[in-house]
Amino acid sequence: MARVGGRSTELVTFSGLPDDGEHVACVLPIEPSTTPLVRLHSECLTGDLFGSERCDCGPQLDEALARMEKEGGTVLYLRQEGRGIGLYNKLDAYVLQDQGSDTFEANRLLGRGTDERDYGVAAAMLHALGQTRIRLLTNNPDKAVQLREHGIEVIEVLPTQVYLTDENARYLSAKAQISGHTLNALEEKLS
Ligand SMILES: Nc1nc2c(ncn2[C@@H]2O[C@H](COP(=O)(O)OP(=O)(O)OP(=O)(O)O)[C@@H](O)[C@H]2O)c(=O)[nH]1
Ligand SMILES: [Zn+2]
Repeated sequence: MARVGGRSTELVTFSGLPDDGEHVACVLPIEPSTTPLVRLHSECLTGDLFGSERCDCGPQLDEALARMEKEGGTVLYLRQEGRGIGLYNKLDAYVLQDQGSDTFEANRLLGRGTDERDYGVAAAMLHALGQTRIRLLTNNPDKAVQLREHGIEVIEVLPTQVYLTDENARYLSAKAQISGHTLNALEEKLS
């Protein structure tokens, strides 16, 4: 059991997932005949737990859970730390970023992909939950593309808010410019 705001909720575990990861789903009941709102949240220990302002993960998770508390929905908490390269590599990438690299270049300098996440595992979780027609909360176009490739009908993509801090401005700009994240409000906030 877990608590999402004022609601208690069950955490769902899975066996036999394609990558054998210990991913979990937090499922809050929705009104019958509505389409579930789903958030794929990639683990970020530094942002989710320790409040790092280098990224926007913590506030995005809070936003998703607050929405689910009100209207129901599902958060898939995916153990894909550091866009799939792991925590220690992400911390090494931060050192390179402090020396001038952007968030994607830093991964390449470590000999890793810019984003190694495969959302096939998220699609498998949604199939197991019987949630194959969804509304998706994300700014990352790759998530909708990959889910659709794996048989999930994404009928709507809803953006999260933009959480700009002094520390994450370069990181957010790189996401908008290089990986095509829909951060339309970012330029307004930066100007
Ligand atoms: N390699 C690397 N990973 C990072 C960095 N900053 C955050 N992450 C990881 O990136 C993941 C979150 O990815 P984001 O690109 O911020 O967001 P997203 O999940 O792709 O897209 P949204 O759905 O719009 O939030 C988490 O696993 C974080 O640990 C970084 O500088 N380098
Ligand atoms: Zn983060």
